[in-house]
Amino acid sequence: MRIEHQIRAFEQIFKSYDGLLPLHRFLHLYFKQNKKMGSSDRRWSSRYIYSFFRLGKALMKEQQVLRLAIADFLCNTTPSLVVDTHLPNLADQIELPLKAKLALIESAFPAFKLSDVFSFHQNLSAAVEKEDFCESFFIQPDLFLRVTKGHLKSLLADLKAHEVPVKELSETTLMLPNGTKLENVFPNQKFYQVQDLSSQKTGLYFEPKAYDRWWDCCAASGGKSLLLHDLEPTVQLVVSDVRETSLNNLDDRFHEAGIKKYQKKVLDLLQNNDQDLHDYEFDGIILDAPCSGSGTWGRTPEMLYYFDEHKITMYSRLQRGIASNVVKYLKPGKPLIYITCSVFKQENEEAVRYLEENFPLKLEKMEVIKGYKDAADTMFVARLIKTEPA
Ligand SMILES: C[S@@+](CC[C@H](N)C(=O)[O-])C[C@H]1O[C@@H](n2cnc3c(N)ncnc32)[C@H](O)[C@@H]1O
Repeated sequence: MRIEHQIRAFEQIFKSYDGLLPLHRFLHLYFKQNKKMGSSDRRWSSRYIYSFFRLGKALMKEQQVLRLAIADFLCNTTPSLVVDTHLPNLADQIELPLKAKLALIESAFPAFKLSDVFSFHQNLSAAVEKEDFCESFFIQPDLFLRVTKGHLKSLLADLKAHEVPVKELSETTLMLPNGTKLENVFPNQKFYQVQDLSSQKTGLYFEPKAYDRWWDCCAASGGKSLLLHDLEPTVQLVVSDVRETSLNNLDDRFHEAGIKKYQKKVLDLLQNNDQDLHDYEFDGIILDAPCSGSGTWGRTPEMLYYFDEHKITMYSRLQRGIASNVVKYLKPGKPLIYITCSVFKQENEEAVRYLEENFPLKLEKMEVIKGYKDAADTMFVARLIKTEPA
């Protein structure tokens, strides 16, 4: 009986969900509207629906409940009724490492292809190792903190007091299990930012100089600006975004970080903004472009199922459009830092080629930051230098 109840709950959620809202927000609303679901129902439904989407488009011809059992087997190391019932021969092997479990599934289901998990693989940037990348979807990424210099010890002490298993990656980076309730551990202090490991690594490309003037042109709530400020606190910052609400969050985060002097502008960078910007010249521009987010789908696996491939071209146009309106405000000899959280070549290396071919920019270095090897997001970063006028 309990298994039927669990499957019914999963099927109801799957039927009601259309991929438009992020799954975590949808589930929050769904559970609010379905108050009769107890905490155990909510826990199992969340585990099942997340595991189900992590299977992407693999074994699409199999029955849904069998696909759910396979997904749950691959994503978890603790028993479940769906695996016990629908994969009875494999159930006692659920604790095995992922690679061993994948081999078991491949031999039990010859139609299983790992590459079907991420069905957009023909669009991948060349540097991405397809097999490792596809495997990474069965493991939920971790939570990363960027710690203000000098505060690591006190943060570690608080985490240990709350028995949070924490890994020290560097003197400014901590790795915690996903879902850690930070507000319980640190009720009063903010000597850290939640920032993915790969996003932290993009900072290695900034190389700001003292008293430089920089523009974070797609700043949202300011993740990259805060990183830039920590690297060089004397940098004079201009931040902009098309969404005013994001910039309001930026104000709060800057306030908490003690940053008082900065200029903020609401700008649509697909338009001509000369009226606002005609006398501006920057020593560095961060273009953290709107993108497919395909490097972050380990956190939002519903996208493996619902993403429409045509959108890659849409994002690519948006990125090129924005770039063409910002390069003119960069001083010659200075860097444009182009960043995406995408694994698609069209948004990454091909965007860089477009920038080099159409603007006075020369590529200095670029990299796919392979978060899929570190239980983190995968990102792309390029540093292009504006050439002197002929
Ligand atoms: C990847 S997010 C930026 C994340 C941010 N830099 C951070 O580190 O948290 C891309 C941002 O581009 C903004 N954006 C999208 N279209 C835009 C446009 N036409 N003009 C300006 N900003 C735009 C979005 O509102 C979004 O906040």
